[in-house]
Formats: sequence, C-alpha cells, structure tokens
Amino acid sequence: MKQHETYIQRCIDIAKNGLGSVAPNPMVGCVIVSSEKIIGEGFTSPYGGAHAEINAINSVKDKSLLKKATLYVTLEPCSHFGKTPPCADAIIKYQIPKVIIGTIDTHSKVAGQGITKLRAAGCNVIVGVLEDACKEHHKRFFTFHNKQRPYIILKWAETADGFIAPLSKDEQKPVWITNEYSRQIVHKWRAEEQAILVGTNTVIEDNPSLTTRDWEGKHPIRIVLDKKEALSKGFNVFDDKAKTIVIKEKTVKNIYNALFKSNINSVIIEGGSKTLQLFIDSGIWDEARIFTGKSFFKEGVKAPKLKGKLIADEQILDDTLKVYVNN
Ligand SMILES: NC(=O)C1=CN([C@@H]2O[C@H](COP(=O)(O)OP(=O)(O)OC[C@H]3O[C@@H](n4cnc5c(N)ncnc54)[C@H](OP(=O)(O)O)[C@@H]3O)[C@@H](O)[C@H]2O)C=CC1
Ligand SMILES: Nc1c(N[C@@H]2O[C@H](COP(=O)(O)O)[C@@H](O)[C@H]2O)[nH]c(=O)[nH]c1=O
Ligand SMILES: [Zn+2]
Repeated sequence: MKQHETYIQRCIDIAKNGLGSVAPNPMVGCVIVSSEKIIGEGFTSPYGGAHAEINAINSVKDKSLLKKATLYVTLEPCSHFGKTPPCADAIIKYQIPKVIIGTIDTHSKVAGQGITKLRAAGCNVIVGVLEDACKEHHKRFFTFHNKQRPYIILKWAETADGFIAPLSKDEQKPVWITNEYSRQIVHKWRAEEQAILVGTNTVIEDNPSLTTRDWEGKHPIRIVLDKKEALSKGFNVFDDKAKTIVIKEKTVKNIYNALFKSNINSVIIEGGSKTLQLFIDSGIWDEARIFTGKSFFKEGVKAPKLKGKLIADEQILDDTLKVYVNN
C-alpha cells in the first residue's frame, strides 16, 4: 500500500540521524500515525541509549491516541533485554494495535521473536514494506550479523596516471592528490563508520592522524595492521585523540575475525596499496570510493586494481569520485 511505503520511507530518512553514533546498534527509524497524521517520531539514540520505538512513543503528547495508532519501523522491534528493555513490550503496554515493519531483524537475539511476541498479544503485524530499501539502509548491521564481519568500504586517492604516492618524499606526511573539499568529504565518511584501517607502511610513511578534524562527529576507532610489530608508539595513530587497535593477523579472514570480535560493524580502509589489494583479491569488500586527482606522479606506488559495479560518478571541482559496489 502506497501509504505504508511513504511512512516507512520517512522512517528510513529520520533513522539516518543515527549514522555514526548508534553503532554497533542498528540505526532504526520509527513513525507513529493516527488518523492519517504523524503523532510521534523517533530514531535510535547514541549507543547505550533508547531505541527508536521508545523515542517515538515518548514523543507522542496524547498517549491515549496510541490505542488506535499504527507504528511504522524500519527493523523488527526487539524482544530481548540488551542495554534497554524490549521495544515489543512497550508497544504491547501502550496497546498499539498495528505495527508495520520494513524488515525482520536477523540478529540471533531477535530473529522473528519480536513479531511473534506482538502477534501473540493481538497486534496486527505487517512485515516487508520497502524491504529492500530497509535492508540496504541497515547494511552495516546486517553484514555484521549475517556474515560475521564488518561492512567494508575501500577508499583511496590516485593521480591521473594511476599512483597513490610518489616514489619518494621528503616529509613524513601524505602528498595530497585530492583537493580540500574531497578531503573534507573523507572526514565526513570517517565520522559515519565505526572504524578506519590502514597498513603498516602508511603509518610509517604518512604518519596519519585518521581523525574527523574537518567534520563534526566522533573519530572512528583506528585499526593498524602490524604483523611484524614494526610500529613505535610515537606515531600520530597512537595519540590520545581516539582509540587505536593494533592487529597482528596476516590473512584477511583473521583480520576481519579480529574486527568482528571487537564488535566493529563497519570499517573504512584507507590504504595503502598493499592493504587495499589484499582485501580486493580476497573478494571481501562491499564498497569502494575512489578519487582521481588531476596531478601526475609519472612513477610511484601504483594504485590498487579493482573490478566492481559503478554506482556513482561525480566531480568534486577538479577531482573525480567514483563509487563501486562488489557484485
Ligand atoms: N593516496 C592514497 O589514498 C593513499 C596513499 N598511501 C600511500 O601508500 C604508501 C603505502 O602503501 P603500501 O606500501 O602499499 O603499504 P600499506 O600501507 O598497505 O602497508 C603494507 C605493509 O604492511 C605490512 N603488513 C602488516 N600486516 C599486514 C597484513 N596483515 N597484510 C598485509 N600487509 C601487512 C606489509 O608487510 P609485508 O610487506 O611483509 O607484506 C607491508 O609492508 C605510502 O606511501 C602512502 O603515502 C596510503 C594510503 C592511501
Ligand atoms: N593522499 C591522499 C590521501 N591519503 C590518505 O589520508 C591519510 C592521511 O590522513 P590524515 O592524517 O588524517 O589527514 C593518509 O595516510 C592516506 O591514508 N587521502 C585522500 O583523500 N587524498 C589524498 O590525496
Ligand atoms: Zn528495541
């Protein structure tokens, strides 16, 4: 029904307010409708806080309206005690008669039990409205629970002739290929993901900070690969601006297992070439965001090679940004 789709789309739109602060919880959106009017809305609070359904219920001024309202939500309401009590119980307590759900929650602690609980209490439940859009919206959470690994975004910047760094450089910092606007977009992306990962050489040669200093939002957890324990504690990635995890694992499978155990739902991998190619060759990646600047290095560290489905192609002034998905 068109009306259901409109309200679920609204749930998805407001849920995006949680991007970058709710993980490892899913960023859920919820809308409550009575007599064709939205009477309450909510999205997931920062990690450890209230779920979307509770925020939506709390936002309804006249609670008596809930007894004849319809609750729309992107993801099946939870049925277990986590950091907060079950949302299904709150829906039942307020006797909300109808619940429209985007997609079921495959997380083993829920997995249909929220729906069963609601139906057992007499609630009319419809599941699967804008299901594909809700699955895409919850891609980080679903990848983590269904594939037991984080959602993996590859990102790099290459020159017009295909290099990510010159052959040699005088200073221990990046040689910038992209313009300041592209670099600010990267800080926004860092704020959206739970973690950022780089290889050993990148730490040694660039001494990167890997923070979100040019954007509002929290710094991601920094992950550095260091299988030979070659990194001293003086590098910027070990300052106190953000948490840093050192991974000594060698294979992609062991690396993402380590990330899974650390409860990391999403990671942006920013290089260098060897590290990116390691993930590309294993086939374990979800998205790639590649900038091409206008400068030429003629020689240097070659950019990784990747095949994927192009889903976006845009200009950031003189830089080109192409986004691929792994298909
Ligand atoms: N333009 C851009 O977007 C970016 C550019 N850069 C540039 O790239 C250069 C570094 O790239 P690159 O030399 O490819 O290095 P990486 O940063 O990818 O680091 C690779 C190194 O990490 C070691 N390593 C440690 N653990 C692992 C592991 N589990 N898997 C694989 N490697 C591991 C490798 O050891 P071993 O050799 O023993 O396998 C290798 O020496 C720098 O000059 C930097 O400026 C970096 C990031 C982004
Ligand atoms: N050179 C280059 C990039 N390099 C990446 O950015 C890292 C530096 O991070 P930070 O110290 O936080 O600014 C660096 O180590 C490498 O991973 N990124 C880009 O968007 N464009 C560029 O031209
Ligand atoms: Zn809940």
